Amino acid sequence: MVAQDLVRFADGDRLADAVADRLATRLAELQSQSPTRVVQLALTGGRIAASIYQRLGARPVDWSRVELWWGDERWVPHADPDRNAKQALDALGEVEGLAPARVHQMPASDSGLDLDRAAAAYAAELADTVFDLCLLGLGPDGHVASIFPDHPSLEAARTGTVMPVRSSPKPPPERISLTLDPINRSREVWFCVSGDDKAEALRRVRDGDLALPGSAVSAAGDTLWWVDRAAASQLPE
Ligand SMILES: O=C1O[C@H](COP(=O)(O)O)[C@@H](O)[C@H](O)[C@H]1O
Repeated sequence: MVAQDLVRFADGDRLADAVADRLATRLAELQSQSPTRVVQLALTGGRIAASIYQRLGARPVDWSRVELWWGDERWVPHADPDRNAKQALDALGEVEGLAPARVHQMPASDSGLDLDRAAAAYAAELADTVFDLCLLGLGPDGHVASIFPDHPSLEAARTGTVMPVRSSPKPPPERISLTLDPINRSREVWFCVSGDDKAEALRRVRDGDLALPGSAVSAAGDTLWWVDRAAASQLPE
């Protein structure tokens, strides 16, 4: 059975603590399926995600059997503090056992590739990988990854696996994003949503408002929502 579940927390800190705990447990559960099981984990950018990663880095996780991917990336140089991969890896810290070859960052703007080739290169790297778990944030406008409402990225996200994004309404204007296909093929999607600026978007997505990209997301298995009280303020009790 496919579950749509929402769990509320008092605030972002409690949400980040709980999701880091739950994530560490889930990674271990999946790894326990076989001695060679490697978990495919897609990371999101965003503020609450960084708090979760910081806590996750301090939890006991067998990082030698985790493969990291990203849902989207800002088209900036590799050392730019705005880069989602840099924020995530800095927040995780020096975790033991995580092999560089298992860290699949999207190309950076100083990679030597242009934006189109960078997206195509990531699509080739991703190939037919299925994420065991895909973490997503939700923007105040209802965007997920770099799929934005009232923007060509929403239509473009209906084909292919990885796409270049231009004229993003949120800076920086150029980005790379997964499309809906690899997100929705994920065995589990976990939305992590914190803050009152997300309240309207969260209500509309939960109501199924198709104008918002978040409403187009539905995992092959469970789609779970981890939200704080401020983000949930427009949801029924
Ligand atoms: O720019 C982005 O923003 C969204 C939401 O971030 P938040 O700080 O408002 O939670 C994030 O999900 C996405 O990965 C990122 O590129």
